[in-house]
Amino acid sequence: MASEQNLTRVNSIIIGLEASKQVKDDCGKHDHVLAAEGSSDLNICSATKITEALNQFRKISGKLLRERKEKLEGKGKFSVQKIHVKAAMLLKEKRRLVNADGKVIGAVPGIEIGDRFQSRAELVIVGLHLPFTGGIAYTTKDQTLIATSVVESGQYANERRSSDVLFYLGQGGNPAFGDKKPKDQELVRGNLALKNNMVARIPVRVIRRCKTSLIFKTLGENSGKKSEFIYDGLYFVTKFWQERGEYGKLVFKFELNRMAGQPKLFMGTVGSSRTSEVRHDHIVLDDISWGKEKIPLRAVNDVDYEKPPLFTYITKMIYPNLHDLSMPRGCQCIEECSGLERCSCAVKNGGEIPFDDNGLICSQKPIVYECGPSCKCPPSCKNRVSQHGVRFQLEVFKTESSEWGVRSRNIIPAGGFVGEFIGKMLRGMEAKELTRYSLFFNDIHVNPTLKSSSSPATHEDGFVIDAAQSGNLARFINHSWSPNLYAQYVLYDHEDTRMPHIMLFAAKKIPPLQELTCDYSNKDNQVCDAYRDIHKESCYYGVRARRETLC
Ligand SMILES: C[S@@+](CC[C@H](N)C(=O)[O-])C[C@H]1O[C@@H](n2cnc3c(N)ncnc32)[C@H](O)[C@@H]1O
Repeated sequence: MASEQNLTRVNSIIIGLEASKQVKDDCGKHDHVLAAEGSSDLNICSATKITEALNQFRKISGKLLRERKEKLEGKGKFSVQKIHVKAAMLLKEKRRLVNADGKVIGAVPGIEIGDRFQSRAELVIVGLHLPFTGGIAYTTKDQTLIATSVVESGQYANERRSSDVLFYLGQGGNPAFGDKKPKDQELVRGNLALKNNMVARIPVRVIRRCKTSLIFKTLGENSGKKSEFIYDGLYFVTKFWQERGEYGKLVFKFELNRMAGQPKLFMGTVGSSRTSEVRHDHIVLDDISWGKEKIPLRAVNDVDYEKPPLFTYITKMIYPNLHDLSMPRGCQCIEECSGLERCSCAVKNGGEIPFDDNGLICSQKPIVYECGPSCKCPPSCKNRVSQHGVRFQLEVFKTESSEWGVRSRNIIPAGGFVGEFIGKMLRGMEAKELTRYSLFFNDIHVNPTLKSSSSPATHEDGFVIDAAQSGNLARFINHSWSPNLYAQYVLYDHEDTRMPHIMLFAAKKIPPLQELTCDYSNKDNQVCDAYRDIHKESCYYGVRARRETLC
């Protein structure tokens, strides 16, 4: 039985590696080649590029913002928008922008309806809408101007008739925006482009700005009400006309109708108000990590407004009775490690670095060996991914069943690192009671002696991570039979393979606000099944599932 399971797993790892190599090779191709080939990899590759570009942008603009604040020493004002533009330009120079020439008409590969962005600059970075300020983006196709996207910013007299119908105000002639005196709008530039879309029946992307009560502290900004930009999908221009605008001058109005068959965009209030309000998230706690994670992890409860139960938030495993953990011999690489050179960590990983340049895990292995504190390589080494803490805007939220769960406000690409299951590591014998926050593991991968054991093992044979009193965000992750996360055993700061770090990675691309789930059942593991039979509850946390897609 055990050897059959092993064989299946080995096969799936090999298949996974092959798939990963193929997708990686294809990612080197240009998007338009993949599109022409009708490749399903296009979205995976594009989503990866988008996440990478956004991460770079947030890093650069965060640094520029901090520098500017330090320079001003809290006195004087500065324009965040200008800093965003500067960061975007730096990325443009490095050719890291997606759809940089703005030629994509229709959906941008890798971006899905409901994807959220924190600023206008981020829309530029991901190629959704190229002008930093203008509402209508357009390009030239067969010598005709064609609109590619519009932003419904809430600043102008646009009107929502329903969630599917938008009356969009044309551009130009507005005294508040550059021109000194109001004047009639002309059928040129964006206005002409929208008319051409109507004639040629070419759809245009619509992005909606929404006020939220989100708290973005990641860039060192003050908390409070913010705007988000949400991709709403494709619309057809069905009508246009002229009317008198608020300054008494002629303006163009365009009727935009949402293309049928697209997923609905979830927004609470959609009305005629100038700025739509997204579903009101009732934030009950700004940061459940109390400043211990780099990004605040808020708790949202729209069900009964209660706070999550108290526990001690920790960011490192506690090993109370295990003093004999020895540090591994680290690699001697002076530069970044690579699978091609003689990096001892890469050798332990079968001669490869299991992460790609975007920090996405590329292969599923019994154990991944990351570089660690005893390695000579720099902290930025590509083989250190899961030891740097939370990277996505994760939040705890009250689910409909009134239990707490976890979700992300960002897209998480397949293979993205989500978090470690952290708690107190106990020998199984010491764990008198398993609670709903106990994870126990005793896997044949990491404990070969179990292979020969005839009786089903219990948690006492292995180790338990107890997150009841002290733990991190992962203690709130719920079970699903079709999970979007999987657990990968990782070693980097000790070499005891019996108690690896339990690192959770995205098994597939996860859209914003989708609940993050693991398969607790640990199908391959008799230990968990045996425990469930006794306790009639799948409340323990034996996490293992397979990757569906690879980076
Ligand atoms: C690790 S905790 C997850 C966080 C938990 N929901 C909470 O509110 O603290 C595990 C417990 O959550 C509950 N749970 C997890 N997945 C569930 C699911 N799919 N349906 C119902 N309850 C679930 C079970 O009670 C389980 O014992």
